[in-house]
Amino acid sequence: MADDALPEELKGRFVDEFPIVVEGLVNRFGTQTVHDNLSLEVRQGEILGVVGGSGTGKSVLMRSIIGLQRPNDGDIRVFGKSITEAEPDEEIGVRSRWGVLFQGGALFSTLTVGENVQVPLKQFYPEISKELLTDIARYKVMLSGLPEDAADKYPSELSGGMKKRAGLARALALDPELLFLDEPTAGLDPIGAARFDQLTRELKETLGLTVFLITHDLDTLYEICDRVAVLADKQVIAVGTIPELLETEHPWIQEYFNGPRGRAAQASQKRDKRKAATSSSRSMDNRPPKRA
Ligand SMILES: Nc1ncnc2c1ncn2[C@@H]1O[C@H](COP(=O)(O)OP(=O)(O)OP(=O)(O)O)[C@@H](O)[C@H]1O
Repeated sequence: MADDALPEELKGRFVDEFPIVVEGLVNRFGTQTVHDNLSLEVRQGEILGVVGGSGTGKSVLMRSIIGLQRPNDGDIRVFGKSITEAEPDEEIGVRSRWGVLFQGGALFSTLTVGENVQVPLKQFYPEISKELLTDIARYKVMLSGLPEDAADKYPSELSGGMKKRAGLARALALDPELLFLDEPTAGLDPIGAARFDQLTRELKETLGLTVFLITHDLDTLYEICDRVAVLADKQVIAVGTIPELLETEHPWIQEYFNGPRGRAAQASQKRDKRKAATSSSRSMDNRPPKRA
């Protein structure tokens, strides 16, 4: 629901509760319609997984929300500000409140990791001194789980997993409230992917982020997503927790979550939960007796 349609006293609350609101989105490329009347609300503080078959328009949706793709129709509001009405470069006070990790990291190859992280800082805060820029960039590099000396390396000197973390460091440069991640675990080995998931969850919790996460990775969905939005038939056909989605009868959803890979991810999550429960009950058993 657009904020404008709400009574005055509810507007602020709605914006606080749903930092991203997409209504009636239409995106076309020539004769191809990618989105047709697509709507979605992202809740404050959640990790929303966005899934759908290849070419269903997940990246186009993300690009529309961050103003890189001008939709043919519809309304997109971020923190209550209309992205669709704004000019691409217009200062509307929200662009510095989000960070984006594009597919593949999208780092500038001629800049070091530290310099890459400084790019958004220089853009939004040109007055910051060189020394402070260097310090902030190093802090963001470490926050993303990279060693401090990675700040001085060029993207070509990094592994695939390190590049993702460097892209994440740049996405975190401006202390964003919203984090957009486009297939962050694609191309990572399972251990690297699990570590990246863990990092995303920790950052979300410690920094209070709201995360819009496009993924094909079922383990990521099970492990860290609070809700999942499913794109199919040019729209968001369902949004909810995985158990809620499993109750819907849409064939794509059933095939996706109940296919062999979906069942494996489900089983692995159950195993992890059992392990966590066993180790926590063991650690309770090992507690020193309470003093009288
Ligand atoms: N700039 C563009 N010009 C023309 N067509 C485009 C453009 N950007 C995207 N498309 C088309 O829009 C459709 C959706 O693309 P998008 O990249 O959003 O898919 P996706 O769901 O993210 O796919 P994947 O899971 O494979 O990454 C595709 O058919 C794509 O070819």
